[in-house]
Amino acid sequence: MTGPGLSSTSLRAHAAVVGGARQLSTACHRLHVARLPPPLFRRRGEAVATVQALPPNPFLGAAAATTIVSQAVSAPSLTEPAPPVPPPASGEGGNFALAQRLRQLQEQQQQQQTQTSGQQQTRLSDTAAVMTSAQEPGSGLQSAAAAADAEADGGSSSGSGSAAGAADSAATPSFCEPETLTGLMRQFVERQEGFDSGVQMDGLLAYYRRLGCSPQQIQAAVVEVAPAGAGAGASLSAEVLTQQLQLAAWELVAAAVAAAALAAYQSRPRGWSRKDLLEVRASAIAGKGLFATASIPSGTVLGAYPGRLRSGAEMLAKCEYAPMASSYAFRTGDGSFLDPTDTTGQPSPYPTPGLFWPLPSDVSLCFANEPPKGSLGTNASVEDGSAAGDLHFVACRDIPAGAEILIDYGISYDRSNYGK
Ligand SMILES: C[S@@+](CC[C@H](N)C(=O)[O-])C[C@H]1O[C@@H](n2cnc3c(N)ncnc32)[C@H](O)[C@@H]1O
Repeated sequence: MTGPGLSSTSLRAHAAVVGGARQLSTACHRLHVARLPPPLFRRRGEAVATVQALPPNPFLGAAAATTIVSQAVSAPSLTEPAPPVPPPASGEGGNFALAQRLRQLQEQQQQQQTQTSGQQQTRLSDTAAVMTSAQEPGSGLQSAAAAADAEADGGSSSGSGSAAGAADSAATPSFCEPETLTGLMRQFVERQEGFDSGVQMDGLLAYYRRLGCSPQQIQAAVVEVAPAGAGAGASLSAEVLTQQLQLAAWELVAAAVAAAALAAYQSRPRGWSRKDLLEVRASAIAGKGLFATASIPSGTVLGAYPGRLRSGAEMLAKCEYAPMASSYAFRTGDGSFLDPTDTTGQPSPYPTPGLFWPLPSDVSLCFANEPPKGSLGTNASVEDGSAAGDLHFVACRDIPAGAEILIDYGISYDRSNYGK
């Protein structure tokens, strides 16, 4: 009946949806609909209406039991006045015929009142089996009817149509009692390999309703078969709604935190240096300088220039209130600036302004001076790194231990304060 690969039982599917689980996706729902079995409970000429009139899957949402019962109740009941039903055509089976047959059996049972409770249980079990076999292609409805006939001592159904009609107004069938109805439902659920569509459960519940079971009886059975907590009804709906809202709120918080973290990371202070080869100390050229603590071969990358990346406009704005920042800001290859200073314009491991960043940056390279007049020139070059904003200092010749690292600031650097 079901397509290949559909091996879960209806109970599992039912549990998933009743629990308000989210696992029941729209795509999954479409899958169920696409794999609808032939109509289970078929009255001639209205089979499609019986099944498809129900919502595709009323199990969505938390108050599953209530929803299920309300859907089941919405189906027309055979215990209520109904138009005469023509007998099935030759060769056409159907669960409606089976229902009719079962009512006849029920009537006989009530009239004779000779059957023991054990016999009743056998009948109920067979009813469930009938329900089960109705799911199998080819073997279903007619075989089920035959089984019911055999149970009823050989088909006294002919001519009993009026008696069946009378049974509609009789007392509630015994199999609607809580224990037996629950047992039937559980058997049906557990036997159905590939029974993973809520639509089928709709049909099952509507079927019991048609047979005369009350909404309360059906609800009780559904609650019994459903997973723990499913019977909480409306209160469960509120509970699940609250949980989902809390989850959504946490997701929003997580998204906001992630966005803030990403923004902070992108604006983080950069910069590092070979601390094993370099140190900052007083310079004879000007203020502090950067010095080699060991022999450095040509080509050695000494580090990356420190600072936060700022646009030209941002840098100009900062220099309005922190003019010294311009002495340390280094222009990158893409026209932005690396600014290693705080709001006073002095080098800082935590350059400001900027988003909070807990890790200090290494600002050693910003203390490199230029070669004074008459010196041998630079011993390190400034090169773009592989990543945006990376400016690498690279030894352009062998540097002896103790030598000051000297670079060229470029032609646009303001040197008007030199020597003052
Ligand atoms: C990036 S800072 C270098 C670190 C600086 N010496 C310090 O103590 O902060 C650049 C500043 O250093 C000074 N400086 C660097 N090289 C110099 C040189 N060859 N002659 C005079 N001053 C220099 C200038 O004041 C310049 O604006």
